[in-house]
Amino acid sequence: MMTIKEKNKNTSTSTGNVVIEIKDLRKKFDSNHVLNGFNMVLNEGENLVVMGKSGSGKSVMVKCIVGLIQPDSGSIQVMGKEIINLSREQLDELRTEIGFLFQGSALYDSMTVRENLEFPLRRHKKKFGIIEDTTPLVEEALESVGLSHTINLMPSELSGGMKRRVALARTLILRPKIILYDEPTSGLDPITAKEIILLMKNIQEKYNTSSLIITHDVDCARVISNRMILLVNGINYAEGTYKELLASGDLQVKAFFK
Ligand SMILES: Nc1ncnc2c1ncn2[C@@H]1O[C@H](COP(=O)(O)OP(=O)(O)OP(=O)(O)O)[C@@H](O)[C@H]1O
Repeated sequence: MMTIKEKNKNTSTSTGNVVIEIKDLRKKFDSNHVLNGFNMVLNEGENLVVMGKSGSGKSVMVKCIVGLIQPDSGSIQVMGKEIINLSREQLDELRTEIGFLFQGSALYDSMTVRENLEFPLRRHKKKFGIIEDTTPLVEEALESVGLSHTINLMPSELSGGMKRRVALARTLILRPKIILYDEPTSGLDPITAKEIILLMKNIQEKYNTSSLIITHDVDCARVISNRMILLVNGINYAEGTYKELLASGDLQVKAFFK
């Protein structure tokens, strides 16, 4: 196998089902060309890490996937559906299959942990119907992140790492098939960051979710990724496993591991 996949080709290491496929994605803001033909495949059950320098367009790419930003051109298929063609209602329905853990995925400060977790269930009644007793779902989601005892606490009573885990539980309660993580360890101390990374790994194993993880954190990429894509100059510049990329002689690739 090549150390680095041929640049800017849509490639993947697994033969599993594809859950997200991005082809030739382009997006500019005035003269700022952010994405210049980005390609990506996320396979079922894999942890794909996308790394790129600050301002390289990682968040723009994720926002295009969930329909928050309209790309200029290209195709984004999520579980076989072309995002760009979906109506608002269809997009909302598809979003119940996608969990997000964004940098600012804050909890509602005025609600208890339980109420925070119940919120998405109420919002997506269509998927779940009216649930008489949400307790078992809330308890299971909290148990998955090791925080059963916090059910009646307020967010202000939790540490930063605990808040991040509750936010993850709130995502899990919708039983997403795909989880998008945008900088899941940012702002956390190294030990707490490690706990979150291991938790993400456990969750992937328990629920067989497919995860797209945007991170600057090389350690996070090493522990969690099955495969990585380096986003440089708006394209998928290099792809491979952590080990393959680490061994690369390409200067732009080496720069990520310094
Ligand atoms: N809504 C917007 N309007 C104009 N420019 C934008 C908008 N959103 C993003 N950009 C620009 O697109 C570029 C990429 O931004 P993006 O947030 O995707 O970077 P990033 O790779 O996620 O960076 P970081 O790692 O710092 O979060 C930046 O130059 C940013 O200023």
